[in-house]
Amino acid sequence: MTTTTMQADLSSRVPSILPTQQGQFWGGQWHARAGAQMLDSINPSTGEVLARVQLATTDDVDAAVRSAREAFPAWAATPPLERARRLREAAARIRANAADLALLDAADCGNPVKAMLFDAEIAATQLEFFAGLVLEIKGETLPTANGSLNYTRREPLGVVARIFPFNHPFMFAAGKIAAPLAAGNTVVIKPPEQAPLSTLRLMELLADLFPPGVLNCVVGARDIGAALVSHPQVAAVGLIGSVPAGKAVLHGAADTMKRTLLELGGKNAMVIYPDADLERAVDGAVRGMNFTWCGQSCGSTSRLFLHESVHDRFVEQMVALLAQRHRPGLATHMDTTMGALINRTQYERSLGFIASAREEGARLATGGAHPKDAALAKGFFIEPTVFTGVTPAMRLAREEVFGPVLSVLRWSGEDDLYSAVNGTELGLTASIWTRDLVTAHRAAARVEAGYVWVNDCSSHFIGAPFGGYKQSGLGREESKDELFEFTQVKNVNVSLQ
Ligand SMILES: NC(=O)C1=CN([C@@H]2O[C@H](COP(=O)(O)OP(=O)(O)OC[C@H]3O[C@@H](n4cnc5c(N)ncnc54)[C@H](O)[C@@H]3O)[C@@H](O)[C@H]2O)C=CC1
Ligand SMILES: O=Cc1ccc(S(=O)(=O)O)cc1
Repeated sequence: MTTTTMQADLSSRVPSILPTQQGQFWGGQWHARAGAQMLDSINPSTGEVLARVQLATTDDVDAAVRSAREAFPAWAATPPLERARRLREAAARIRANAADLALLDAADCGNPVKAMLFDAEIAATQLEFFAGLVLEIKGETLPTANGSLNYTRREPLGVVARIFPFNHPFMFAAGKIAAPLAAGNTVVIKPPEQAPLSTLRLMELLADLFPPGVLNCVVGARDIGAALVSHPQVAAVGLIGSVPAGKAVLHGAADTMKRTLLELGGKNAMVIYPDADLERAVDGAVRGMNFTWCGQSCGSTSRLFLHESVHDRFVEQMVALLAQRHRPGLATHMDTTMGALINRTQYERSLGFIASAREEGARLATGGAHPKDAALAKGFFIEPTVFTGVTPAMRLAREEVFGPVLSVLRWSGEDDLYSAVNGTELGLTASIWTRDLVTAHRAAARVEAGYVWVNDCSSHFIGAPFGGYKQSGLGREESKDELFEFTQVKNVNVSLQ
């Protein structure tokens, strides 16, 4: 290894930034169990065990929920601006530790360290955003026939469970506590079993910031998630995850009639019209796939619909840009622009999609295999992959890969285009590229998706409601809507006679 690469690869620093606490966090304390079942957290870039953490039991879930329930009345009664102050302090602590948190996530989830710096910043911004909204948790007065005073109050729900996936572990851990806590709920979070370390570090950083029981964490897989969902003292569940997990949460929440907020998968379309600014659109097609995190993003525009008049030129330019911009590398290396898939299962799943696309007659334009670089041999790497000649009936066009595989579909008429674009049960994001304003608004109205970009892609805008149509989810996040998801409305009528 040369001196330059040694300096740029930060892997030697990782052991010094691992969380030091073991066990679950509730009631303001760590609870380690002798003989607890352990979870190996694997570094996706190397396939090696990075750390071993204790798995929660259902008794831990029960204890964490009970402590959250006990802490609820006092937290709900805490003055809103005091709740906001603590959320802002959480944001400040995150910013002060951003570089280490980004490196920890890179080592644990395989996304490039440089990109993960944005995740820490986004989480801090979300905490500040919801801190700024606490005085918006207000009601209205209504006119009545008899002149009584009729008003509404927005009250917190109680204990909120937040369950999230591995693609942005820290951003979700820190960002998704903000809305429920701001609204006066207490929270139990469950990090992804594939990458739990940055959440444990977050708990260490915030352990003394909230009163005991306000913020709690249990580590485990879907059984622990399911135990949270069915717990009678959990009032609401916010899940970010797959469609099957969303359905399981709906079933599990039914018995106790819990509020659910579901941010699920996507098989999102990008549509290129013949009049699009091709250079910008090519850049957009590459960005929209989020190759940086191997396409592992619910918002990835993984179905690219190219008008036949621009198809060949577009593909040629996009493949060239992709080769220039994204080459898989160690996630802990500062120069890396594309990391590793989270684990062997997801790696093999993506390779399975690549094999089925070939079998179904799609043409491989680039990628399709593990990179040849010997330093990457043991990691879960796949080259950025593009298939052309994909048709709506192919498995690759229908199912979410959650991997670095882009499908290119050719279109000529708008009616057929939108029946293909909307011919899926998912509807999270969509991206439209045209210079014509009328076309742009017509297309935005026609796509069945909850978050639409025109001449843009990928970006999230704090304050703008993010969420899915159809089976991509229920409810909206990253906005006032997310705050209100964790409140309930009470109407009060005061007789003035
Ligand atoms: N809409 C959005 O904002 C986002 C959605 N996702 C979706 O997440 C998925 C990728 O993550 P995966 O790990 O494959 O998802 P997953 O659904 O298997 O797991 C996500 C989380 O849910 C938990 N979980 C799984 N089954 C559960 C159950 N029955 N009850 C309670 N908890 C359960 C897991 O332990 C994990 O913490 C993709 O489908 C992706 O589109 C990812 C990022 C953002
Ligand atoms: O800004 C919030 C944000 C950014 C990215 C994603 S994902 O990559 O689509 O999961 C989610 C939220």
